[in-house]
Amino acid sequence: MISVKEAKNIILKATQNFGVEEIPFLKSVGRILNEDILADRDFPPFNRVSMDGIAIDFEEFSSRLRSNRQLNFKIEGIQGAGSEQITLKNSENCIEVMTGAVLPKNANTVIRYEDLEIENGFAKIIPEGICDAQNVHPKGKDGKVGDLLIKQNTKIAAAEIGVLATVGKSKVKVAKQPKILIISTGDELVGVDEIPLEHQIRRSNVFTLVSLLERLHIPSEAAHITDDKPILKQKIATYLQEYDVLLFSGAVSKGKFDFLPQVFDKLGVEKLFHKIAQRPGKPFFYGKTDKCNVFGFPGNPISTFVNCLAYFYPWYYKSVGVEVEEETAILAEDFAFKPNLTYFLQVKLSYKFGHLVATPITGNGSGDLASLVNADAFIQLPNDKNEFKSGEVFPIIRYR
Ligand SMILES: Nc1nc2c(c(=O)[nH]1)N[C@H]1C(S)=C(S)[C@@H](COP(=O)(O)OP(=O)(O)OC[C@H]3O[C@@H](n4cnc5c(N)ncnc54)[C@H](O)[C@@H]3O)O[C@H]1N2
Ligand code: MOO
Ligand SMILES: [Mg+2]
Repeated sequence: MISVKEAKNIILKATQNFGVEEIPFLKSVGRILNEDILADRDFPPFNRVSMDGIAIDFEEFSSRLRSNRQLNFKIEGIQGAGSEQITLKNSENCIEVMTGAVLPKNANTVIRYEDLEIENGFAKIIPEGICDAQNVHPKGKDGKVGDLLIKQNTKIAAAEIGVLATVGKSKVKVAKQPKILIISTGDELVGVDEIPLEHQIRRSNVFTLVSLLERLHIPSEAAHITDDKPILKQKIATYLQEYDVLLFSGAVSKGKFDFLPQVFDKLGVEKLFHKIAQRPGKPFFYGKTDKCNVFGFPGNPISTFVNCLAYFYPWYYKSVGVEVEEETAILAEDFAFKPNLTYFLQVKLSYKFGHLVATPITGNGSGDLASLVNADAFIQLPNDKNEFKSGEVFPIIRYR
């Protein structure tokens, strides 16, 4: 049996690049960018008027102010957003300008309508607090053409979509997603729409796995195989050829019908480990062939759930080039756990005085899938201690 740390190292060494694809930018939310996004022009691309009002030559305004002359400026024209730049022909005049317009040539300062009185084609400036170059957002102030706006390997979200649109990237290169099949095993499992007999239960792990993959924007397919060795062998042989990743739930422990480890062995899946010193999720199997990565999650629902988060997620993120920072939280209550195993304890997260705090949620072991609903995360308690004190800080894995 290996430690959680060793298991994670093995998994992170076995990551795989699935290549790159180009997709419409609006379909890219949640995907991992596979190119740098550069500014295709200056930001803003022209001296942008940032208030509705008039544009003037500040020099003219301040010389009139100094010599106590009237501050009436004849309106020469109008410059709206989206029209070509016009020119202030006479510096004694002004041009009406709208937010988003190009600042007219020969003008350098914008006075808001609120600071004007307009009458008979003249704008009279109320002189309080007017400064040179005010209300102009200068060309290139936010970024220059060629500047790096979004780094490769960024996870695309709404903020990135706006930038992609602005620079005209209607198609964007992203890391290709692995092709994944989720397989449940077990004679006791029936479909969601079926009424289980006394000795049966409905399949649930496949659907939690589908949803955990959806969080990563990975589409997946699902299959079910009964505890029948020849059928398992025949079907898995095909799946190993067709998919990049197989996520199994169940049939990896010590039971008479836990056939998967033997079947994997027969089919040439190289075992990288089987069993981790942790609870829940101890009998986890991980192996691979040249083409396919095989995650054999233990069947108890919380075991499948936590192992997907603790091992498949980091494997995926590393495979597509994303660095994920470890998150920690403060344990809110004393907690004791005797076995010499890393314990993934379910916790409810909250903030206390600005610090993230984790309150233990006690369920009834790894079969108690309903208890997942009452928690937000797992806190990872190390195996080198039995007593964990309120106020101590440990890594967490969130699922909300
Ligand atoms: N003698 C031992 N028995 C067990 C050990 C052990 O070390 N020695 N380990 C226990 C631990 S820990 C776990 S976890 C389970 C793992 O079992 P398997 O991976 O072999 O899974 P199954 O036997 O197929 O099922 C276990 C449990 O989970 C339910 N299950 C399975 N698949 C689904 C699904 N898709 N949806 C909902 N529920 C599912 C299944 O009905 C069983 O109740 O083994 C312990 N035993
Ligand atoms: O690892 Mo098992 O998940 O403790 O029930
Ligand atoms: Mg079993």
